Amino acid sequence: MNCRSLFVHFSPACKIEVPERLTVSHGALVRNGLTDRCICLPVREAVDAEILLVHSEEYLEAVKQTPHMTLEDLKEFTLQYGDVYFHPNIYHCAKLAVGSALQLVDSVLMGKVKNGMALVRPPGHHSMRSAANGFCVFNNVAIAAQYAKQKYGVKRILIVDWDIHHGQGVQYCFEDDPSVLYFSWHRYEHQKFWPNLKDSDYDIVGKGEGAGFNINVPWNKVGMENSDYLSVFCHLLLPIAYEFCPDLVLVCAGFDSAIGDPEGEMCATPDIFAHLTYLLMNLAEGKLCAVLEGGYNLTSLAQSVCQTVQTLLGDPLPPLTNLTGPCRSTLESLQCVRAAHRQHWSCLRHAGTISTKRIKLSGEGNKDEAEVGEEQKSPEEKIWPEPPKRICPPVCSAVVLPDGVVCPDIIILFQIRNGLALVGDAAMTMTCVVQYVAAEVDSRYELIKNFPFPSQGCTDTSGFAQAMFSLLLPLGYQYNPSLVLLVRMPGSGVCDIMWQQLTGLLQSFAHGHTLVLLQEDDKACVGPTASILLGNPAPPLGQLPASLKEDAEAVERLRSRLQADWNLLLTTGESTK
Ligand SMILES: NCCCNCCCCCS
Ligand SMILES: [Zn+2]
Repeated sequence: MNCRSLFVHFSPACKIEVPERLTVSHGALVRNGLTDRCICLPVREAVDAEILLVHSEEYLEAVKQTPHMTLEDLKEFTLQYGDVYFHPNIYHCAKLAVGSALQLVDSVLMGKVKNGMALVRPPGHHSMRSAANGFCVFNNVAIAAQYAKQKYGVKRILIVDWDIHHGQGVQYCFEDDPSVLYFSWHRYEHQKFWPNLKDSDYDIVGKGEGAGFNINVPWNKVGMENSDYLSVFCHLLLPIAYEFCPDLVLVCAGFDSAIGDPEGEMCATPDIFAHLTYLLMNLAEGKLCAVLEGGYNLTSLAQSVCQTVQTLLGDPLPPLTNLTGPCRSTLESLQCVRAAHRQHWSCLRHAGTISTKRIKLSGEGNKDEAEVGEEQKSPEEKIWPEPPKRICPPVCSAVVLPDGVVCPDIIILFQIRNGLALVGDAAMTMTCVVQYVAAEVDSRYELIKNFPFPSQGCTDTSGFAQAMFSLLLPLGYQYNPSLVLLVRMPGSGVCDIMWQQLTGLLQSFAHGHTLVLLQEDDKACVGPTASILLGNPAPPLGQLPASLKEDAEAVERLRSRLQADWNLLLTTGESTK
Protein backbone atom coordinates (compact mmCIF):
# COMPACT_ATOMS: atom_id res chain seq x y z
CA MET A 1 0.00 0.00 0.00
CA ASN A 2 1.65 3.30 -0.96
CA CYS A 3 1.46 6.39 1.24
CA ARG A 4 -1.10 8.07 -0.98
CA SER A 5 -3.82 5.57 -0.06
CA LEU A 6 -3.40 6.51 3.61
CA PHE A 7 -4.92 9.94 3.04
CA VAL A 8 -8.52 9.82 4.32
CA HIS A 9 -10.93 12.65 3.66
CA PHE A 10 -12.15 13.81 7.11
CA SER A 11 -14.34 16.83 6.70
CA PRO A 12 -16.72 16.86 3.73
CA ALA A 13 -15.79 19.86 1.60
CA CYS A 14 -18.69 22.00 0.46
CA LYS A 15 -19.63 21.14 -3.12
CA ILE A 16 -21.31 24.42 -4.10
CA GLU A 17 -19.65 27.20 -2.09
CA VAL A 18 -16.39 26.78 -4.04
CA PRO A 19 -13.44 29.13 -4.86
CA GLU A 20 -14.41 29.13 -8.58
CA ARG A 21 -17.38 31.33 -7.66
CA LEU A 22 -15.01 34.27 -7.30
CA THR A 23 -12.56 33.39 -10.08
CA VAL A 24 -15.39 32.87 -12.60
CA SER A 25 -17.19 36.06 -11.58
CA HIS A 26 -14.03 38.15 -11.67
CA GLY A 27 -13.00 36.55 -14.95
CA ALA A 28 -16.32 37.56 -16.52
CA LEU A 29 -15.89 41.14 -15.29
CA VAL A 30 -12.42 41.25 -16.86
CA ARG A 31 -13.64 39.69 -20.12
CA ASN A 32 -16.44 42.26 -20.39
CA GLY A 33 -14.03 45.16 -19.85
CA LEU A 34 -15.77 46.09 -16.62
CA THR A 35 -12.79 45.87 -14.26
CA ASP A 36 -10.98 48.48 -16.40
CA ARG A 37 -13.83 50.88 -15.65
CA CYS A 38 -13.81 50.22 -11.91
CA ILE A 39 -11.50 51.28 -9.10
CA CYS A 40 -10.21 48.07 -7.50
CA LEU A 41 -10.22 48.71 -3.75
CA PRO A 42 -7.55 47.13 -1.53
CA VAL A 43 -8.85 44.48 0.85
CA ARG A 44 -7.99 44.28 4.53
CA GLU A 45 -8.75 42.01 7.46
CA ALA A 46 -11.48 43.24 9.80
CA VAL A 47 -10.26 43.86 13.31
CA ASP A 48 -11.88 42.37 16.43
CA ALA A 49 -13.77 45.59 17.29
CA GLU A 50 -15.48 45.54 13.91
CA ILE A 51 -16.48 41.88 14.17
CA LEU A 52 -17.76 42.54 17.72
CA LEU A 53 -20.22 45.12 16.30
CA VAL A 54 -22.39 42.08 15.57
CA HIS A 55 -20.84 38.94 17.08
CA SER A 56 -20.24 37.92 20.68
CA GLU A 57 -16.77 37.69 22.24
CA GLU A 58 -17.16 34.00 22.94
CA TYR A 59 -18.05 33.26 19.32
CA LEU A 60 -15.11 35.32 18.00
CA GLU A 61 -12.76 33.60 20.44
CA ALA A 62 -14.02 30.19 19.31
CA VAL A 63 -13.51 30.99 15.62
CA LYS A 64 -10.01 32.30 16.44
CA GLN A 65 -9.04 28.78 17.53
CA THR A 66 -9.92 27.16 14.22
CA PRO A 67 -6.65 27.83 12.33
CA HIS A 68 -4.83 25.70 14.93
CA MET A 69 -7.28 22.81 14.84
CA THR A 70 -6.75 19.42 13.24
CA LEU A 71 -9.23 18.36 10.59
CA GLU A 72 -10.84 16.14 13.19
CA ASP A 73 -11.24 19.04 15.63
CA LEU A 74 -12.58 21.23 12.83
CA LYS A 75 -15.24 18.66 12.00
CA GLU A 76 -16.14 18.48 15.67
CA PHE A 77 -16.28 22.28 15.82
CA THR A 78 -18.72 22.56 12.91
CA LEU A 79 -21.12 20.00 14.40
CA GLN A 80 -22.37 22.70 16.81
CA TYR A 81 -23.51 24.83 13.83
CA GLY A 82 -25.72 24.18 10.80
CA ASP A 83 -24.56 23.66 7.25
CA VAL A 84 -21.20 25.34 7.59
CA TYR A 85 -17.73 24.05 6.80
CA PHE A 86 -14.52 25.13 8.54
CA HIS A 87 -11.07 25.06 6.98
CA PRO A 88 -7.87 26.14 8.80
CA ASN A 89 -7.86 29.23 6.57
CA ILE A 90 -11.53 30.22 6.84
CA TYR A 91 -11.01 32.60 9.79
CA HIS A 92 -8.57 34.61 7.66
CA CYS A 93 -10.95 34.53 4.68
CA ALA A 94 -13.92 35.56 6.82
CA LYS A 95 -11.96 38.56 8.17
CA LEU A 96 -11.07 39.54 4.59
CA ALA A 97 -14.73 39.28 3.57
CA VAL A 98 -15.79 41.64 6.38
CA GLY A 99 -12.82 43.94 5.73
CA SER A 100 -13.69 44.17 2.02
CA ALA A 101 -17.27 45.14 2.79
CA LEU A 102 -16.02 47.85 5.20
CA GLN A 103 -13.53 49.17 2.63
CA LEU A 104 -16.43 49.55 0.21
CA VAL A 105 -18.58 51.34 2.82
CA ASP A 106 -15.66 53.72 3.56
CA SER A 107 -15.15 54.54 -0.13
CA VAL A 108 -18.86 55.21 -0.75
CA LEU A 109 -19.49 57.22 2.44
CA MET A 110 -16.32 59.28 1.96
CA GLY A 111 -17.50 60.05 -1.56
CA LYS A 112 -14.48 58.42 -3.24
CA VAL A 113 -16.79 56.26 -5.35
CA LYS A 114 -20.53 56.52 -6.14
CA ASN A 115 -21.28 52.87 -5.46
CA GLY A 116 -19.60 49.48 -5.65
CA MET A 117 -19.66 45.74 -5.23
CA ALA A 118 -17.62 43.51 -2.90
CA LEU A 119 -17.02 40.02 -4.32
CA VAL A 120 -16.39 38.04 -1.14
CA ARG A 121 -16.29 34.51 0.29
CA PRO A 122 -17.47 33.18 2.70
CA PRO A 123 -20.92 34.81 2.50
CA GLY A 124 -22.42 36.36 5.65
CA HIS A 125 -26.19 36.80 5.88
CA HIS A 126 -26.93 33.52 7.75
CA SER A 127 -24.33 33.97 10.49
CA MET A 128 -25.70 35.06 13.84
CA ARG A 129 -24.32 36.76 16.96
CA SER A 130 -22.88 33.53 18.34
CA ALA A 131 -23.23 31.03 15.54
CA ALA A 132 -21.95 30.25 12.07
CA ASN A 133 -24.62 29.00 9.69
CA GLY A 134 -25.30 28.26 6.01
CA PHE A 135 -21.68 28.65 4.78
CA CYS A 136 -21.46 31.98 6.71
CA VAL A 137 -18.94 32.78 9.48
CA PHE A 138 -19.19 36.58 10.07
CA ASN A 139 -22.17 38.63 8.95
CA ASN A 140 -20.45 40.89 6.41
CA VAL A 141 -23.47 43.10 5.64
CA ALA A 142 -24.77 43.36 9.22
CA ILE A 143 -21.29 44.45 10.37
CA ALA A 144 -21.14 46.94 7.46
CA ALA A 145 -24.46 48.47 8.58
CA GLN A 146 -23.36 48.82 12.24
CA TYR A 147 -20.02 50.22 11.04
CA ALA A 148 -21.74 52.83 8.83
CA LYS A 149 -23.95 53.92 11.75
CA GLN A 150 -21.09 54.07 14.26
CA LYS A 151 -18.36 55.64 12.11
CA TYR A 152 -20.43 57.92 9.82
CA GLY A 153 -23.55 58.51 11.89
CA VAL A 154 -25.73 57.22 9.07
CA LYS A 155 -29.35 57.57 10.26
CA ARG A 156 -31.28 55.13 8.10
CA ILE A 157 -29.95 52.11 6.23
CA LEU A 158 -31.92 49.94 3.80
CA ILE A 159 -30.65 46.36 3.46
CA VAL A 160 -32.09 44.53 0.43
CA ASP A 161 -31.41 40.80 0.49
CA TRP A 162 -32.23 39.38 -2.96
CA ASP A 163 -30.41 36.12 -2.21
CA ILE A 164 -32.83 33.18 -2.45
CA HIS A 165 -32.28 32.22 1.20
CA HIS A 166 -33.58 34.14 4.18
CA GLY A 167 -30.77 36.08 5.84
CA GLN A 168 -31.99 35.27 9.33
CA GLY A 169 -28.68 36.49 10.75
CA VAL A 170 -29.38 40.00 9.47
CA GLN A 171 -33.01 39.85 10.62
CA TYR A 172 -32.05 38.87 14.19
CA CYS A 173 -29.40 41.57 14.32
CA PHE A 174 -31.77 44.46 13.50
CA GLU A 175 -35.24 43.17 14.42
CA ASP A 176 -35.73 45.84 17.09
CA ASP A 177 -33.79 48.59 15.27
CA PRO A 178 -35.90 51.15 13.33
CA SER A 179 -32.77 52.69 11.76
CA VAL A 180 -32.16 49.57 9.65
CA LEU A 181 -34.92 48.39 7.29
CA TYR A 182 -34.23 44.78 6.33
CA PHE A 183 -36.00 43.41 3.25
CA SER A 184 -35.59 39.78 2.21
CA TRP A 185 -37.35 37.53 -0.22
CA HIS A 186 -36.55 33.85 0.04
CA ARG A 187 -37.60 30.41 -1.06
CA TYR A 188 -39.87 29.22 1.74
CA GLU A 189 -42.45 26.70 0.48
CA HIS A 190 -44.47 27.08 3.66
CA GLN A 191 -41.41 26.46 5.88
CA LYS A 192 -40.42 23.31 4.00
CA PHE A 193 -37.28 24.94 2.57
CA TRP A 194 -34.03 25.56 4.44
CA PRO A 195 -33.51 27.11 6.99
CA ASN A 196 -37.12 26.06 7.73
CA LEU A 197 -37.77 28.92 10.15
CA LYS A 198 -41.19 30.25 11.19
CA ASP A 199 -39.20 33.47 11.66
CA SER A 200 -38.87 33.76 7.87
CA ASP A 201 -42.58 34.16 7.24
CA TYR A 202 -44.35 37.36 6.13
CA ASP A 203 -45.86 38.04 9.57
CA ILE A 204 -42.46 38.56 11.22
CA VAL A 205 -42.30 42.34 10.94
CA GLY A 206 -39.79 43.31 13.62
CA LYS A 207 -40.12 43.89 17.37
CA GLY A 208 -40.77 46.87 19.62
CA GLU A 209 -39.28 49.99 18.06
CA GLY A 210 -38.32 47.86 15.08
CA ALA A 211 -41.88 46.82 14.23
CA GLY A 212 -42.41 47.38 10.50
CA PHE A 213 -38.69 47.52 9.72
CA ASN A 214 -38.35 43.83 8.86
CA ILE A 215 -39.98 42.69 5.62
CA ASN A 216 -40.09 38.99 4.72
CA VAL A 217 -41.42 37.94 1.32
CA PRO A 218 -41.73 34.13 1.22
CA TRP A 219 -41.65 32.39 -2.18
CA ASN A 220 -43.96 29.42 -1.61
CA LYS A 221 -43.29 28.02 -5.08
CA VAL A 222 -40.14 27.59 -7.16
CA GLY A 223 -39.88 28.77 -10.76
CA MET A 224 -40.39 32.44 -9.96
CA GLU A 225 -39.64 34.70 -12.93
CA ASN A 226 -38.68 38.30 -13.70
CA SER A 227 -42.32 39.42 -13.39
CA ASP A 228 -42.53 38.09 -9.85
CA TYR A 229 -39.38 39.88 -8.76
CA LEU A 230 -40.43 43.15 -10.45
CA SER A 231 -43.92 43.02 -8.93
CA VAL A 232 -42.50 42.74 -5.43
CA PHE A 233 -40.19 45.71 -6.11
CA CYS A 234 -42.93 47.89 -7.64
CA HIS A 235 -45.80 47.03 -5.29
CA LEU A 236 -43.98 46.53 -2.00
CA LEU A 237 -40.27 47.33 -1.65
CA LEU A 238 -39.99 50.62 -3.58
CA PRO A 239 -43.04 52.36 -2.04
CA ILE A 240 -41.80 51.47 1.48
CA ALA A 241 -38.16 52.26 0.66
CA TYR A 242 -39.12 55.75 -0.60
CA GLU A 243 -41.22 56.33 2.50
CA PHE A 244 -38.26 55.22 4.65
CA CYS A 245 -35.88 57.42 2.65
CA PRO A 246 -32.56 55.70 3.51
CA ASP A 247 -29.16 57.46 3.59
CA LEU A 248 -27.41 54.28 2.47
CA VAL A 249 -28.44 51.12 0.61
CA LEU A 250 -26.66 47.82 1.31
CA VAL A 251 -27.45 44.82 -0.85
CA CYS A 252 -27.03 41.22 0.27
CA ALA A 253 -26.34 40.38 -3.36
CA GLY A 254 -26.92 36.66 -3.53
CA PHE A 255 -27.44 35.31 -7.05
CA ASP A 256 -28.84 31.90 -6.12
CA SER A 257 -32.18 33.61 -6.95
CA ALA A 258 -31.22 33.42 -10.64
CA ILE A 259 -32.15 30.73 -13.15
CA GLY A 260 -30.03 27.58 -13.09
CA ASP A 261 -29.13 27.74 -9.42
CA PRO A 262 -29.43 24.35 -7.68
CA GLU A 263 -30.46 25.97 -4.39
CA GLY A 264 -33.03 28.45 -5.66
CA GLU A 265 -34.62 26.58 -8.57
CA MET A 266 -36.00 29.91 -9.77
CA CYS A 267 -36.33 31.12 -13.39
CA ALA A 268 -35.46 34.80 -13.21
CA THR A 269 -32.77 35.66 -15.78
CA PRO A 270 -29.48 37.43 -14.94
CA ASP A 271 -30.58 40.69 -16.63
CA ILE A 272 -33.20 41.15 -13.90
CA PHE A 273 -30.36 42.15 -11.56
CA ALA A 274 -29.56 45.07 -13.86
CA HIS A 275 -33.05 46.42 -13.14
CA LEU A 276 -33.17 45.57 -9.43
CA THR A 277 -29.83 47.36 -8.99
CA TYR A 278 -30.96 50.38 -11.00
CA LEU A 279 -34.24 50.74 -9.11
CA LEU A 280 -32.30 50.85 -5.83
CA MET A 281 -29.76 53.37 -7.21
CA ASN A 282 -32.43 56.07 -7.21
CA LEU A 283 -32.45 55.90 -3.41
CA ALA A 284 -29.93 57.43 -0.97
CA GLU A 285 -28.58 59.60 -3.82
CA GLY A 286 -27.09 56.48 -5.36
CA LYS A 287 -25.01 55.44 -2.34
CA LEU A 288 -25.22 51.67 -2.80
CA CYS A 289 -22.87 48.90 -1.59
CA ALA A 290 -23.55 45.43 -2.98
CA VAL A 291 -21.88 42.52 -1.14
CA LEU A 292 -21.86 39.03 -2.64
CA GLU A 293 -23.77 36.37 -0.69
CA GLY A 294 -24.83 33.15 -2.49
CA GLY A 295 -24.97 32.07 -6.13
CA TYR A 296 -23.98 28.49 -6.99
CA ASN A 297 -24.48 28.12 -10.74
CA LEU A 298 -21.21 29.50 -12.08
CA THR A 299 -22.73 30.55 -15.42
CA SER A 300 -25.71 32.49 -14.07
CA LEU A 301 -23.60 33.82 -11.19
CA ALA A 302 -21.02 35.33 -13.55
CA GLN A 303 -23.71 36.83 -15.82
CA SER A 304 -25.64 38.24 -12.85
CA VAL A 305 -22.52 39.81 -11.35
CA CYS A 306 -21.74 41.47 -14.70
CA GLN A 307 -25.30 42.76 -15.05
CA THR A 308 -25.10 44.26 -11.55
CA VAL A 309 -21.70 45.91 -12.03
CA GLN A 310 -22.59 47.25 -15.47
CA THR A 311 -25.63 49.01 -13.98
CA LEU A 312 -23.53 50.40 -11.12
CA LEU A 313 -21.31 51.86 -13.88
CA GLY A 314 -24.35 53.66 -15.32
CA ASP A 315 -24.76 51.69 -18.54
CA PRO A 316 -28.22 51.57 -20.19
CA LEU A 317 -30.45 48.74 -18.99
CA PRO A 318 -31.36 45.79 -21.22
CA PRO A 319 -35.13 45.75 -21.92
CA LEU A 320 -36.84 42.91 -20.05
CA THR A 321 -39.00 40.82 -22.36
CA ASN A 322 -41.99 38.49 -21.97
CA LEU A 323 -43.07 39.80 -18.62
CA THR A 324 -46.18 37.74 -18.10
CA GLY A 325 -47.19 39.14 -14.75
CA PRO A 326 -46.84 37.69 -11.24
CA CYS A 327 -48.09 34.18 -10.56
CA ARG A 328 -50.89 33.48 -8.09
CA SER A 329 -48.48 32.38 -5.37
CA THR A 330 -46.65 35.70 -5.65
CA LEU A 331 -49.95 37.61 -5.43
CA GLU A 332 -50.83 35.67 -2.29
CA SER A 333 -47.45 36.41 -0.69
CA LEU A 334 -47.69 40.07 -1.71
CA GLN A 335 -51.16 40.36 -0.27
CA CYS A 336 -50.04 38.79 3.03
CA VAL A 337 -46.94 40.96 3.41
CA ARG A 338 -48.83 44.17 2.55
CA ALA A 339 -51.55 43.31 5.05
CA ALA A 340 -48.95 42.59 7.75
CA HIS A 341 -47.24 45.93 7.11
CA ARG A 342 -50.29 48.11 6.42
CA GLN A 343 -50.29 49.51 9.94
CA HIS A 344 -46.59 50.40 9.70
CA TRP A 345 -46.36 52.12 6.29
CA SER A 346 -48.70 54.85 5.08
CA CYS A 347 -48.03 53.94 1.43
CA LEU A 348 -49.89 50.69 2.10
CA ARG A 349 -52.72 52.26 4.10
CA HIS A 350 -54.97 53.21 1.19
CA ALA A 351 -53.63 50.58 -1.16
CA GLY A 352 -56.24 48.23 -2.54
CA THR A 353 -56.34 44.66 -1.39
CA ILE A 354 -54.77 42.44 -4.03
CA SER A 355 -57.10 39.82 -5.36
CA THR A 356 -55.21 36.66 -6.16
CA LYS A 357 -57.30 35.87 -9.18
CA ARG A 358 -54.94 36.25 -12.07
CA ILE A 359 -56.29 37.72 -15.26
CA LYS A 360 -54.89 35.51 -17.99
CA LEU A 361 -53.99 37.46 -21.09
CA SER A 362 -55.14 35.87 -24.32
CA GLY A 363 -52.98 32.92 -25.26
CA GLU A 364 -50.91 33.09 -22.12
CA GLY A 365 -49.86 29.83 -20.52
CA ASN A 366 -50.67 29.53 -16.86
CA LYS A 367 -47.46 29.51 -14.84
CA ASP A 368 -49.24 28.29 -11.78
CA GLU A 369 -49.62 24.87 -13.29
CA ALA A 370 -46.29 23.18 -13.91
CA GLU A 371 -45.68 23.44 -17.62
CA VAL A 372 -44.83 20.16 -19.29
CA GLY A 373 -41.19 19.88 -20.29
CA GLU A 374 -39.67 22.94 -18.69
CA GLU A 375 -40.48 21.79 -15.19
CA GLN A 376 -38.84 18.40 -15.69
CA LYS A 377 -35.42 19.99 -16.32
CA SER A 378 -33.08 20.12 -13.32
CA PRO A 379 -31.69 23.59 -12.53
CA GLU A 380 -28.33 22.72 -14.06
CA GLU A 381 -30.03 21.63 -17.30
CA LYS A 382 -31.87 24.96 -17.62
CA ILE A 383 -30.78 27.09 -20.55
CA TRP A 384 -31.41 30.76 -21.08
CA PRO A 385 -30.26 33.39 -23.61
CA GLU A 386 -27.05 35.23 -22.72
CA PRO A 387 -28.01 38.76 -21.61
CA PRO A 388 -27.85 41.16 -24.60
CA LYS A 389 -24.85 43.48 -24.96
CA ARG A 390 -25.57 46.84 -23.35
CA ILE A 391 -23.97 49.36 -25.71
CA CYS A 392 -23.50 52.90 -24.45
CA PRO A 393 -24.08 55.46 -27.26
CA PRO A 394 -21.04 57.72 -27.80
CA VAL A 395 -23.00 60.73 -26.56
CA CYS A 396 -24.89 60.45 -23.31
CA SER A 397 -27.17 63.50 -23.45
CA ALA A 398 -28.00 66.38 -25.77
CA VAL A 399 -29.84 69.57 -24.92
CA VAL A 400 -31.68 71.54 -27.58
CA LEU A 401 -32.41 75.15 -26.69
CA PRO A 402 -35.13 77.11 -28.47
CA ASP A 403 -34.53 78.99 -31.62
CA GLY A 404 -38.08 78.83 -32.85
CA VAL A 405 -40.18 75.71 -32.76
CA VAL A 406 -38.18 72.56 -32.46
CA CYS A 407 -38.64 70.08 -35.27
CA PRO A 408 -38.70 66.35 -34.74
CA ASP A 409 -35.33 65.95 -36.33
CA ILE A 410 -33.95 66.34 -32.84
CA ILE A 411 -34.79 62.70 -32.53
CA ILE A 412 -31.23 61.62 -33.12
CA LEU A 413 -31.55 59.70 -29.93
CA PHE A 414 -30.15 56.57 -31.39
CA GLN A 415 -26.74 58.23 -31.77
CA ILE A 416 -27.20 59.67 -28.34
CA ARG A 417 -28.70 58.07 -25.32
CA ASN A 418 -31.18 60.71 -24.25
CA GLY A 419 -32.08 64.34 -24.87
CA LEU A 420 -33.84 67.39 -23.53
CA ALA A 421 -35.51 70.15 -25.54
CA LEU A 422 -36.81 73.55 -24.47
CA VAL A 423 -39.74 74.24 -26.76
CA GLY A 424 -42.18 77.08 -27.38
CA ASP A 425 -45.22 74.90 -27.03
CA ALA A 426 -44.73 71.57 -25.25
CA ALA A 427 -48.09 70.17 -26.27
CA MET A 428 -47.68 70.99 -29.96
CA THR A 429 -44.09 69.71 -30.06
CA MET A 430 -45.19 66.53 -28.34
CA THR A 431 -47.71 65.89 -31.10
CA CYS A 432 -45.06 66.61 -33.69
CA VAL A 433 -42.56 64.24 -32.07
CA VAL A 434 -45.15 61.52 -31.65
CA GLN A 435 -46.03 61.67 -35.33
CA TYR A 436 -42.38 61.59 -36.32
CA VAL A 437 -41.59 58.68 -34.05
CA ALA A 438 -44.70 56.77 -35.06
CA ALA A 439 -43.81 57.20 -38.72
CA GLU A 440 -40.04 57.02 -38.73
CA VAL A 441 -38.69 55.04 -35.87
CA ASP A 442 -40.83 52.51 -34.15
CA SER A 443 -44.43 52.74 -33.16
CA ARG A 444 -43.62 51.76 -29.60
CA TYR A 445 -43.15 54.94 -27.67
CA GLU A 446 -44.42 55.66 -24.24
CA LEU A 447 -46.01 59.01 -23.71
CA ILE A 448 -45.66 60.14 -20.13
CA LYS A 449 -47.90 62.97 -19.12
CA ASN A 450 -48.54 63.88 -15.52
CA PHE A 451 -51.37 61.91 -14.07
CA PRO A 452 -54.37 64.12 -13.31
CA PHE A 453 -54.73 64.27 -9.57
CA PRO A 454 -57.87 65.60 -7.93
CA SER A 455 -55.92 67.11 -5.06
CA GLN A 456 -55.66 70.85 -4.99
CA GLY A 457 -53.27 72.38 -7.51
CA CYS A 458 -49.88 71.07 -6.63
CA THR A 459 -49.53 67.33 -6.92
CA ASP A 460 -49.12 65.56 -3.63
CA THR A 461 -45.62 64.04 -3.61
CA SER A 462 -46.64 60.82 -1.90
CA GLY A 463 -49.57 60.31 -4.21
CA PHE A 464 -47.36 60.88 -7.21
CA ALA A 465 -44.68 58.57 -5.86
CA GLN A 466 -47.26 55.83 -5.40
CA ALA A 467 -48.50 56.39 -8.93
CA MET A 468 -44.92 56.04 -10.16
CA PHE A 469 -44.40 52.67 -8.52
CA SER A 470 -47.83 51.06 -8.72
CA LEU A 471 -48.75 52.33 -12.19
CA LEU A 472 -45.97 53.88 -14.24
CA LEU A 473 -43.26 51.32 -13.59
CA PRO A 474 -45.39 48.19 -14.13
CA LEU A 475 -46.95 49.71 -17.26
CA GLY A 476 -43.58 50.76 -18.59
CA TYR A 477 -42.06 47.35 -18.03
CA GLN A 478 -44.97 45.57 -19.64
CA TYR A 479 -45.17 47.98 -22.57
CA ASN A 480 -41.42 47.87 -23.16
CA PRO A 481 -41.26 51.06 -25.29
CA SER A 482 -38.34 51.91 -27.55
CA LEU A 483 -38.54 55.59 -26.61
CA VAL A 484 -39.80 57.41 -23.52
CA LEU A 485 -41.18 60.87 -24.21
CA LEU A 486 -41.46 62.83 -20.97
CA VAL A 487 -43.37 66.09 -21.31
CA ARG A 488 -43.59 68.61 -18.50
CA MET A 489 -46.86 70.41 -19.15
CA PRO A 490 -47.21 73.92 -17.77
CA GLY A 491 -48.96 73.96 -14.42
CA SER A 492 -48.40 70.25 -13.82
CA GLY A 493 -47.65 70.96 -10.19
CA VAL A 494 -45.01 68.22 -10.03
CA CYS A 495 -42.25 69.51 -7.76
CA ASP A 496 -38.68 69.53 -9.12
CA ILE A 497 -37.37 66.74 -6.94
CA MET A 498 -40.26 64.47 -7.88
CA TRP A 499 -39.63 65.40 -11.51
CA GLN A 500 -36.00 64.37 -11.14
CA GLN A 501 -36.96 61.07 -9.49
CA LEU A 502 -39.44 60.43 -12.32
CA THR A 503 -36.83 61.23 -14.99
CA GLY A 504 -34.42 58.88 -13.24
CA LEU A 505 -36.84 55.99 -12.87
CA LEU A 506 -37.95 56.22 -16.51
CA GLN A 507 -34.39 55.45 -17.62
CA SER A 508 -35.32 51.87 -16.76
CA PHE A 509 -36.99 51.62 -20.18
CA ALA A 510 -35.98 51.84 -23.82
CA HIS A 511 -32.22 51.45 -23.20
CA GLY A 512 -32.50 54.81 -21.45
CA HIS A 513 -33.68 56.52 -24.69
CA THR A 514 -35.59 59.36 -23.06
CA LEU A 515 -36.61 62.62 -24.70
CA VAL A 516 -37.72 65.33 -22.30
CA LEU A 517 -39.74 68.30 -23.57
CA LEU A 518 -39.83 71.40 -21.39
CA GLN A 519 -41.73 74.63 -21.97
CA GLU A 520 -39.18 77.34 -22.77
CA ASP A 521 -40.21 79.41 -19.75
CA ASP A 522 -39.34 76.38 -17.64
CA LYS A 523 -35.59 77.11 -17.93
CA ALA A 524 -35.06 76.49 -14.24
CA CYS A 525 -35.85 72.85 -14.86
CA VAL A 526 -33.17 72.35 -17.53
CA GLY A 527 -30.25 71.95 -15.12
CA PRO A 528 -31.89 69.51 -12.72
CA THR A 529 -33.30 67.45 -15.62
CA ALA A 530 -30.00 67.38 -17.53
CA SER A 531 -28.21 66.28 -14.36
CA ILE A 532 -30.42 63.18 -14.18
CA LEU A 533 -30.09 62.45 -17.90
CA LEU A 534 -26.33 62.56 -17.43
CA GLY A 535 -26.65 59.77 -14.87
CA ASN A 536 -26.47 61.68 -11.62
CA PRO A 537 -28.69 60.43 -8.80
CA ALA A 538 -31.85 62.36 -7.95
CA PRO A 539 -31.94 64.09 -4.56
CA PRO A 540 -34.07 62.30 -1.96
CA LEU A 541 -37.79 63.06 -1.71
CA GLY A 542 -37.52 63.00 2.07
CA GLN A 543 -39.52 60.69 4.29
CA LEU A 544 -42.85 60.57 2.53
CA PRO A 545 -45.98 61.35 4.56
CA ALA A 546 -49.22 59.46 3.93
CA SER A 547 -50.55 60.16 0.46
CA LEU A 548 -53.83 62.05 0.27
CA LYS A 549 -56.75 59.64 0.32
CA GLU A 550 -58.26 61.09 -2.82
CA ASP A 551 -54.93 60.73 -4.68
CA ALA A 552 -54.54 57.12 -3.61
CA GLU A 553 -58.09 56.45 -4.70
CA ALA A 554 -57.49 58.18 -8.04
CA VAL A 555 -54.53 55.87 -8.66
CA GLU A 556 -56.62 52.86 -7.65
CA ARG A 557 -59.41 53.88 -10.03
CA LEU A 558 -56.91 54.39 -12.85
CA ARG A 559 -55.30 51.05 -12.10
CA SER A 560 -58.56 49.12 -11.94
CA ARG A 561 -59.47 50.64 -15.32
CA LEU A 562 -56.18 49.54 -16.83
CA GLN A 563 -55.61 46.25 -15.07
CA ALA A 564 -57.65 44.20 -17.51
CA ASP A 565 -54.97 44.75 -20.15
CA TRP A 566 -51.83 45.02 -18.05
CA ASN A 567 -51.09 42.14 -15.74
CA LEU A 568 -48.02 43.67 -14.13
CA LEU A 569 -50.57 45.93 -12.51
CA LEU A 570 -51.90 44.03 -9.55
CA THR A 571 -55.54 43.10 -9.85
CA THR A 572 -57.03 44.77 -6.84
CA GLY A 573 -60.37 44.52 -5.20
CA GLU A 574 -62.12 47.57 -3.72
CA SER A 575 -59.69 49.91 -1.99
CA THR A 576 -59.78 49.59 1.75
CA LYS A 577 -61.84 52.09 3.73
N1 LIG B 1 -30.11 20.39 3.38
C1 LIG B 1 -29.49 21.57 3.89
C2 LIG B 1 -29.10 22.50 2.78
C3 LIG B 1 -28.41 23.71 3.36
N2 LIG B 1 -28.11 24.68 2.35
C4 LIG B 1 -27.41 25.84 2.89
C5 LIG B 1 -27.42 26.92 1.87
C6 LIG B 1 -26.72 28.14 2.34
C7 LIG B 1 -26.82 29.21 1.30
C8 LIG B 1 -26.13 30.44 1.65
S1 LIG B 1 -26.47 31.75 0.52
ZN1 LIG C 1 -28.38 31.92 -0.61
